[in-house]
Amino acid sequence: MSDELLTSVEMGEADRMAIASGPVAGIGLMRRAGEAVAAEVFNRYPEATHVHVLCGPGNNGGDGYVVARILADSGVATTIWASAAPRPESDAALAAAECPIAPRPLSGFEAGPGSIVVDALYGAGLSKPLSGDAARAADIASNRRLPVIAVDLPSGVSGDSGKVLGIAFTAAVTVTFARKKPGHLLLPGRERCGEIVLADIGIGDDIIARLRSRAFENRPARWLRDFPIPAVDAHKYKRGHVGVFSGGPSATGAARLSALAAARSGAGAVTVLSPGNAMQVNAAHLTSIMLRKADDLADIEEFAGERRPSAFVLGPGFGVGEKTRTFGLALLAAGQPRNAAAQVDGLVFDADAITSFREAQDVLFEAARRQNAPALVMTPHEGEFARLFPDMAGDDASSKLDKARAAAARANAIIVYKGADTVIAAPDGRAAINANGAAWLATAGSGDVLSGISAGLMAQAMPAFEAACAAVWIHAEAGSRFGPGLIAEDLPLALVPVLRELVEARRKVPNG
Ligand SMILES: NC(=O)C1=CN([C@@H]2O[C@H](COP(=O)(O)OP(=O)(O)OC[C@H]3O[C@@H](n4cnc5c(N)ncnc54)[C@H](O)[C@@H]3O)[C@@H](O)[C@H]2O)[C@@H](O)CC1
Ligand SMILES: Nc1ncnc2c1ncn2[C@@H]1O[C@H](COP(=O)(O)OP(=O)(O)O)[C@@H](O)[C@H]1O
Ligand SMILES: [K+]
Repeated sequence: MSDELLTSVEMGEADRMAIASGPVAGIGLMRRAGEAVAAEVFNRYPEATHVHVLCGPGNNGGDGYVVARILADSGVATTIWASAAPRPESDAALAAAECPIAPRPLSGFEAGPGSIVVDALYGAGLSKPLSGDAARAADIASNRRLPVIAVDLPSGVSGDSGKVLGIAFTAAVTVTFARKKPGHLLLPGRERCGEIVLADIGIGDDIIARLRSRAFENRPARWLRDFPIPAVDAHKYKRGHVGVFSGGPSATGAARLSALAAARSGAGAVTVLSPGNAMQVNAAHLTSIMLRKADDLADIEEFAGERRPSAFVLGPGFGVGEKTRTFGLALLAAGQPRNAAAQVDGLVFDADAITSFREAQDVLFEAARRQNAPALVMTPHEGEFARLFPDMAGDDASSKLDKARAAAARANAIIVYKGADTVIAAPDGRAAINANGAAWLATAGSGDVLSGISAGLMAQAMPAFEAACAAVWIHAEAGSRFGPGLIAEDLPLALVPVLRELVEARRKVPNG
């Protein structure tokens, strides 16, 4: 797997371990990095009239000198614009010494039509916003719409957080090394990277494994082994039973979307738990999904005792207030003696179930912490996240990845911090960044479908973190494949081809 995401510190560590453990010196890694970038220049811009390589003072600039040397050796018209000379005796100084082109000062940077830019100003070492000549160069590249190939990261983008520090380059292609960094996937960094090419520069998988990175890009390989396939002798209740709470008579649609998605995701049975006064409305719109009245805790207890549901969704369209808190806490107490819902594997709290605890966060977090509490997945969008974690939401210094992790640890829950760069985080520090979505998913009810998929997978005994990661990926994949015209009603059916491919892939997993 090459889906680990490395911080700048971890990447530096990988660099050191690779040099210490083998025949490759620092300059060797730099040469390979430069070669990989030059190959992209040749492949993608064979017609370029002129290549401008912008070199910074550190190793990112060092990679740039390697690129410039290779281009010049091949007869490409190449100019180097340097912001400062490399530190004496550094690898970058060696790379500059091997390059036959005399650098010109970055302050004079100019570029005509038909030329392209290789941005080797700052990569992992970016420590403050671009200023002066570097900022001016970024402006020129963007105003003249020059194609930019970024080395490691577009300069101005933080590799750790994806934040743009002031001004940044916008690349058509970014060539990064060994593994991606969080800033390649988190917004707005991801948008600045263009297409991302991952180049192997000889840092082995064994070295990456030693870093024990706990962040990765959300891709099926991470959770495919746990993806449920029904056993030959399955019956509907063996495939898991999901209960989805409905709101009142004028707010029932969200629960039905969620219920449909849970059913499509493979739960063998799904029941909409409806207030008595909304039974008629729900009944008129449900066919394979079952319906049951649930006005109070006694109703839930009776349902749980008789029908043994394995997962619940609470929140979509449910309403904000005391009743939501009471239901939520009762569900979380499901593993406790003498309580409500027998044994439940997983809970999904979304939308109103999150908002209802805005003034009572600790009560929720404590309930989730109790021994034997069912696994809890919470799926806040940005607004809901701020209601539950107001101090974290406003913290400009930390990234979305940091925030989701801190929130998961505090809440004792899997946090699915939604958006175009959804982050899924577990209390133990594991975290995944999702990048296969599309803005077509920004449509009312889309989040309800996500909750249903998560519950559907948990009901089939998929572990909560893996279930949440899978749900986010499947939802995003279905939505982006469907594309224009997508409304939430389309999503449950759009899951089908994605699920089919996953099942086929899962069957091929050895010893899976
Ligand atoms: N770590 C690795 O395994 C490898 C790293 N390589 C390259 O090395 C890069 C990292 O090198 P460095 O750690 O030298 O970092 P950079 O080259 O990104 O930055 C180095 C220097 O720039 C200064 N600086 C940062 N932001 C600035 C700003 N806005 N204005 C002015 N000065 C600023 C820093 O204080 C530091 O001295 C990677 O991005 C990659 O391109 C490659 O050579 C291949 C191997
Ligand atoms: N621009 C976007 N790109 C990709 N996915 C998006 C984008 N905007 C929203 N989404 C996804 O769509 C879903 C919207 O959920 P939510 O905000 O709860 O909407 P609703 O409450 O209307 O269902 C989330 O899964 C979110 O990650
Ligand atoms: K760069």
